[in-house]
Amino acid sequence: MGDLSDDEDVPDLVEVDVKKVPITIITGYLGAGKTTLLNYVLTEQHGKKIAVILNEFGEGDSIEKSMSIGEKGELFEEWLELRNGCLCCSVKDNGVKAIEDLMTKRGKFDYILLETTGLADPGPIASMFWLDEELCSDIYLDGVITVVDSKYCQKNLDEKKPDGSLIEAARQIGLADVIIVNKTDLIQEQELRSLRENIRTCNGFAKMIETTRARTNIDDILDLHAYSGLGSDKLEKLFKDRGFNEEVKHQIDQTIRTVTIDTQGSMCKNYFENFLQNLLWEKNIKNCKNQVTEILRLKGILSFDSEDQCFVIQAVHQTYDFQATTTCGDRNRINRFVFIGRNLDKVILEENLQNCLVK
Ligand SMILES: Nc1nc2c(ncn2[C@@H]2O[C@H](COP(=O)(O)OP(=O)(O)OP(=O)(O)O)[C@@H](O)[C@H]2O)c(=O)[nH]1
Ligand SMILES: [Zn+2]
Repeated sequence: MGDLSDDEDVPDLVEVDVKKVPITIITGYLGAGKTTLLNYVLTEQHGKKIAVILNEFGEGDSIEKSMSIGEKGELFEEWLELRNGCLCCSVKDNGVKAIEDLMTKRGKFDYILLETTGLADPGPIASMFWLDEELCSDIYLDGVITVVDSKYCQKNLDEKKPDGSLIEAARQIGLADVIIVNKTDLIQEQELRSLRENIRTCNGFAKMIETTRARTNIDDILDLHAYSGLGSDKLEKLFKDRGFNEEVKHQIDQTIRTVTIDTQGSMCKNYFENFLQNLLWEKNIKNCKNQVTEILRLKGILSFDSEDQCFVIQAVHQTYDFQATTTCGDRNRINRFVFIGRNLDKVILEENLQNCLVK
């Protein structure tokens, strides 16, 4: 930022206490228990004024959905009072602006929960709400919760699309910050164990919670700061806690995987951004079988040669962002990354990252 101290005409900036409102995206396959989770959160005592928004982005069953939440079959084009002073609405003109307008009309909420349709790809929705600080939005993305139907999840994951693209159920799991494995009452322990393992292989980093009727500790799902306040400490802890094994070097099956990579040294910011853009935008990073690497989510801590402090990198869908961290001093310029996606070739990703290091 330039130095403006000589300029007499620059007015003092007034500090305004604008408290941003967190938004949590609730996604999950058809009938997994998203609305059940919403209703549960709304009936719990949490002292928050929560707005519930039903996302109609992915056309289809929106009318049904609106009815399911109202219990009486009302359609919510407009706001409707729920228990605990919470409000509900369905946003047709889906988008940040629409929600901000509604807040202007109805006063601010403490929290926003957005239920996507079961067939939605949460990637674009998440990146839409994950706004740059500079955009001065009233809301920020807190995290993505994916509700999974224990009984049908495996079957959904095994499905294949004719064009070979990723099925939504898999995208939803790959993108999650919290995975609620719901309806555990419907399956045997053995089945649950194997589902648990399979989900872990797809997404090695999300918090996993097993529930019936989506009953869970509210603190485990709200106020996660999975996108904004994620400091390097928290990420480090995550790397330590999740000691999952991933011998897969060249991955050639079509499922989603989590791959972690460590490199040592200082990264050149330009090279690294170039790599990110190739990976996320140009999609020209491939695995050893020449299949395009698809990234659903990426997190990491890294050091740039131009900066003393470390940076946290976050990406979802095609959006990425760096945040400077304050805690870094003693670290030996270690860069650690977690990639969640498909056709992740650890060897190739490692090579690309090595090439970003300043020699
Ligand atoms: N047995 C059992 N049924 C459940 C559980 N949780 C939810 N259900 C039932 O599953 C059905 C679907 O639940 P919803 O909460 O409407 O699922 P949803 O994900 O919102 O569904 P869509 O919005 O249609 O995609 C309802 O009949 C729920 O009562 C559970 O833990 N066990
Ligand atoms: Zn629903």
